[in-house]
Order: sequence, then structure tokens, then C-alpha cells
Amino acid sequence: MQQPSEQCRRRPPGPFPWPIIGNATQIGKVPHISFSRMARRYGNVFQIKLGSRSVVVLNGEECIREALVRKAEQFSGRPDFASFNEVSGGRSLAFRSYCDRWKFHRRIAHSTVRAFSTNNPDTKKTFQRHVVGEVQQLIQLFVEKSQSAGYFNPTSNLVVAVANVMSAFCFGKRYSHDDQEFLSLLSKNDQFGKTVGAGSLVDVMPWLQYFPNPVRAVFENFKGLNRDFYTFIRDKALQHRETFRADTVRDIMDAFIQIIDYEKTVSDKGVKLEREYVDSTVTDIFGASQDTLSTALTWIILFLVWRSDVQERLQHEMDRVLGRDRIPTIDDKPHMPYLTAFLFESLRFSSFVPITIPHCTTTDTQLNGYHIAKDTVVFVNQWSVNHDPDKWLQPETFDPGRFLNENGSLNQDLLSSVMIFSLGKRRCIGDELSKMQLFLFTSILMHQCTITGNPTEELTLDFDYGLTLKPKPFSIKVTLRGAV
Ligand code: HEM
Repeated sequence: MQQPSEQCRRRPPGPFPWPIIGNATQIGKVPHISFSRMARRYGNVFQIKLGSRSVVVLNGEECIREALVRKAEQFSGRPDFASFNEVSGGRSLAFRSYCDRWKFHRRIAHSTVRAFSTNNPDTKKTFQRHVVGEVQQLIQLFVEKSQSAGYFNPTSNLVVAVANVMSAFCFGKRYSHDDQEFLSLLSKNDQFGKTVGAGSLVDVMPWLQYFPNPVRAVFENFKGLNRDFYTFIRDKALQHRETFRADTVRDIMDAFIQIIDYEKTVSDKGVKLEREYVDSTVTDIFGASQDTLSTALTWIILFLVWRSDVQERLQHEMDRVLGRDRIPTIDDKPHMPYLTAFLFESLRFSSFVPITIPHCTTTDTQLNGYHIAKDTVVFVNQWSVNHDPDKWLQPETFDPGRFLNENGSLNQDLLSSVMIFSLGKRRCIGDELSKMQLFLFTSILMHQCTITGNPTEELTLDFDYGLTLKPKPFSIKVTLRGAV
């Protein structure tokens, strides 16, 4: 029998790693599915090797909660990956490791995002106004395109609509749907996920940076796009500083300028953030929101055209709660359980951020009886939670009704089991803002329009590999349901 101390040093089990590449070839193009398969063989905590790095993979709700919530301090670091240092001028909130400076940075960023979106009634109304204005423009554009072109691919319009809401929120400006400079900036988000995704080759085989090869080319491109993105935001910060007035905080950039440049807020540990943190925090917020929210909306539209029965039920709920003479507001949300169920089922089913940003242990620690050394890279497989057959009845079926009790109310326990914003100290700081935005976009679209898919296209729900998973291109036609 093993002695307790021996048991505590037990490493997590896992597949045999090959020299140099480790287990890279076994992970394939859809790592979350490979990891879920490996978890069935080795258990919810297992270890693989990617290049030179040992990586512990966490699966299943219980195990992930134990690590990210109950052992939050130990599991909230970020690895020292080369790509992470390139983001937001090296001062990224999302990609920097856990320390007193990071904790202070996160507290300021999180409280300011909430104050400007969901926590304060006045700013909530302003944020809602931005979203409503943008959805109305989007509907007008959709209807025009449907009338002139018939079926069309909505993806780039959804990207611009979301970017405009976040651009108004961050620095008070919106762009036209055919502004080439803005479109080129937004297209960089796509490439971003491909480099910082779990298991990016240059991060786990850092020597690939030092001689010519395709991975180095991708990495050089990644550095360039981060520079362009950061410069775009830094220019906005310069303009804001020139016109800043402490009595009129126009947007979240002004709010950060006030806290960091003027109030020079200092943490109880004596940490102070330099002026550059204004630029990096807004870069993080604008960057983190683009691809995620537009991907979520694209999935939502795809589910609506794929399941016209669900679309009809949503329209029925809109009409019952609102009638035809006013558009939805966020205050209508408690009266629309089916819409909430639909949104959560869309997030669960698509699980389009299947693995969080890689974590790292900050000390030696234990999990499920295994020893995990300090500085071990940790992948958190959210997909395994959302598709766990022990938790969800027929997880591969799209069924919003699974979240409703017999009396039509929402099953709060099940809702809180959907994992897409992660948990604990690294949980997404835009979760509430995102849910509010998705609610407003979807409710207004369903109240005002009917969306149909192109009958000549086969709708496929395959997944492509990336940090975010996007639906394959598809086209829609939009008709108005009658004026409000
Ligand atoms: C549907 C939309 C979104 C999804 C699914 C999503 C998901 C995530 C996930 C999975 C993480 C990584 C958590 C981890 O590493 O454990 C994250 C981090 C983050 N997200 Fe989001 N996100 C969304 C929208 C947003 C928005 C709108 C913002 C802007 C306010 C935002 C800002 C951030 C930031 C700053 C982080 C880094 C947090 C940290 O490292 O402490 N996200 N998000």
C-alpha cells in the first residue's frame, strides 16, 4: 500500500509522450474532443506533454470547480508563453500572470466594466441605447440586402455591429458597415485566436521562433497584428487625453484615464498602474469582446434558421410579453424564460470557447489526489462540462426546453452549469455585459424579423479548430414582421 506522502507526489496519468513533439499529434484539430476522450481513459485530471511543456488537462464540472474556485489562488496563473507577452503592449490583463499588480489591475478593470454596463442604472440605459441603435441599423441593412440580393452571408455585418457597440462603449465612436479600415482591423481578431489557442506550437516549442519555418511566420504575423491593434487603441487614448474633462466621463476610456492618470489610485499593497495601463486595458476589453460576441451571435442566427420551430416559439414569447407596439428592453428579461433558455442552450451546444485561455499553477498543489508542480500549464476543458452525458440528457441535441421546469420557469441549477465564461479569479469580466448584449440583439431581432436559411445550403454544425469555433459560412434572408 502507498504511504500518504507517496500518494501526494503521484503525478496525473496520461498518454506516453514522444520525444520533441510530446503528445501534439494525438490532440489533432479539435483538442477539446480529444481531451474528453482521453478523460474517459485516464480520468478528469490527466497530463500530456506538448513540446517541452507538461500540461495538465482538467475536465468535468466538479474537477474544474475544485481547481478554479476552491483552489483559486493555486490555479489562476498564466504560463510564460512567448505569444502572451505580445498582447496589449505586454501589459495585458488577460495574458499576464497572477501577482499583486495583476490583482489590482483586474479589480479596476472589472469594476469599471460593470459600472459602465450592468451595475449602474444610468450607464446601463446608455449601454442599452448603443445596442438598440446598432440592432436597428443591422435590421435595416439585413432587409435591404434581402430585397436586393436575396440570400446573403450575415457574418461580417454581425462582426461590425458588435464591434460598433463595443467601440461606442470603449471610446464613443461607431463605424459604417463598409469602412475598410475598421473591417481590416476587425479581421485581425480571427488570426489572434489561432496563435494564442491552447497548444499554440510556438508557445510549447519556443525554439521555433529562432529559424525560418511556417510557425515562425505565423508568430511574426501575430506580433504585427497585436502592434496594429494596440496602436489603433493608443491613438484613441491620445485623442481622449487631449479632450478629457473630469466632469464629463464620456466612455470607458475616459473612466480609466480618470482613475489611472488623474486619481492615480493606489492599491492597499502600494501598487500603482502607469498611464500605459489605460491603453492596454481598453485594448484587452475591445479585443476580448469582438470575436467572442460576434461568434456567439453568428451561432444564434444559425440556430434560428436551423430550427424554425424554436424561432416561432421565441416570436410567440415576444408577442405575448410585448405586443407589437414597443421593442424589448433589458427589464423584459425576467418575463422571457424561453429566450433565456435559448441563449444558454446556444452557448452550451456551440461551446465556442471550448478551452479557456491556458492557466498555470502558482505553487505546488494537489488535485484529485495528484501532485501538480508549480508553473505547470493547465488547460481547462469547458466543452467537457457542457457535453457531459452524466449531466445533460442527450447533450448532442439542441433543446432549449431542457432549461425549463414543468411550469415554464427556468431551472437555475442547470443554467449555472453551462460553462463558457470560465470560473473563479480568471472568470471573464465581460460575462454580464455579454449576456445583456445577446439578450437585446436576439430579442429585438425576433420581435421585428423572421430569418430564413437558404434551402439550397446544407447546414453543417462541424467545428473548426481555433480559440473560438465558428460556424461554416451560411446565408439568410430577413423579412420584417410588421412595424412597431
Ligand atoms: C460571449 C462572449 C464572451 C465569452 C464566451 C468569453 C469567454 C471568456 C473566457 C473563456 C475567458 C478566459 C477565462 C479563463 O482563462 O479562465 C475570458 C477572459 C476574459 N474576457 Fe471574456 N468572453 C466573452 C466576452 C467578453 C467581453 C464582452 C469582454 C469585455 C468586457 C471580455 C473580457 C475578458 C477579459 C478582460 C478576460 C481576461 C480575464 C482574466 O484573465 O482575468 N470578454 N473570456
